[in-house]
Amino acid sequence: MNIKISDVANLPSRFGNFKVKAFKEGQKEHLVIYAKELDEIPVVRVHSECLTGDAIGSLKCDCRDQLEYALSLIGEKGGMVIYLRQEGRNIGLLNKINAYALQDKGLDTVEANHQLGFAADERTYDIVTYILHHFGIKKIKLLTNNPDKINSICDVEIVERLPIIMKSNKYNEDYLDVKRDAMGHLL
Ligand SMILES: Nc1nc2c(ncn2[C@@H]2O[C@H](COP(=O)(O)OP(=O)(O)OP(=O)(O)O)[C@@H](O)[C@H]2O)c(=O)[nH]1
Ligand SMILES: [Zn+2]
Repeated sequence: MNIKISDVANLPSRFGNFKVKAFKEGQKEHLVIYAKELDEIPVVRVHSECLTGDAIGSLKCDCRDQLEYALSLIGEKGGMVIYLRQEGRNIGLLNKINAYALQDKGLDTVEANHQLGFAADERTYDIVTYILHHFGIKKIKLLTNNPDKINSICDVEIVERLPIIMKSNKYNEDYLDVKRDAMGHLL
């Protein structure tokens, strides 16, 4: 892996005073946000980019609520958010919007991905191991409902899984049902 790593910078935010470090993997620039004192077994949230949710406040998913929950938690109690630039479960923004257009016609999230020629989830997590090793972290408490994330993060011991379940709304109910029923999320 050819990874470029930035210096550490301070990032005061509405969720707390953090440190940030960027990791450039090919064209993808990931951001690691962490509280100043990291525990030996820190709480870690691996968040996948969702421009429509994270920045625009889309109600079609639970991404922004999860991101804000995770940042508030690490702001209060310490830990790390690894913000991965894997937009749309790594099919990219343009394809995700095409998937949304198919969802407007009645397909669910998984069916829409398949119709576009993608797997339901195209993400990989090798960079997570790289980042955690970079910080000397060997054990984590992982904030997730996604068993695929638990199984895909290698060479780091996940001593505990912490759920991250957000209140649903009328626009994301079906999306959350599909995550549970078709993708095996622990919801
Ligand atoms: N292709 C596609 N991606 C989506 C859709 N809705 C949200 N996403 C992307 O899904 C990613 C978030 O992944 P999720 O599967 O919702 O949740 P997760 O982060 O894997 O699981 P948790 O750790 O439990 O939150 C982000 O990259 C979103 O952009 C959709 O309808 N289609
Ligand atoms: Zn989202």
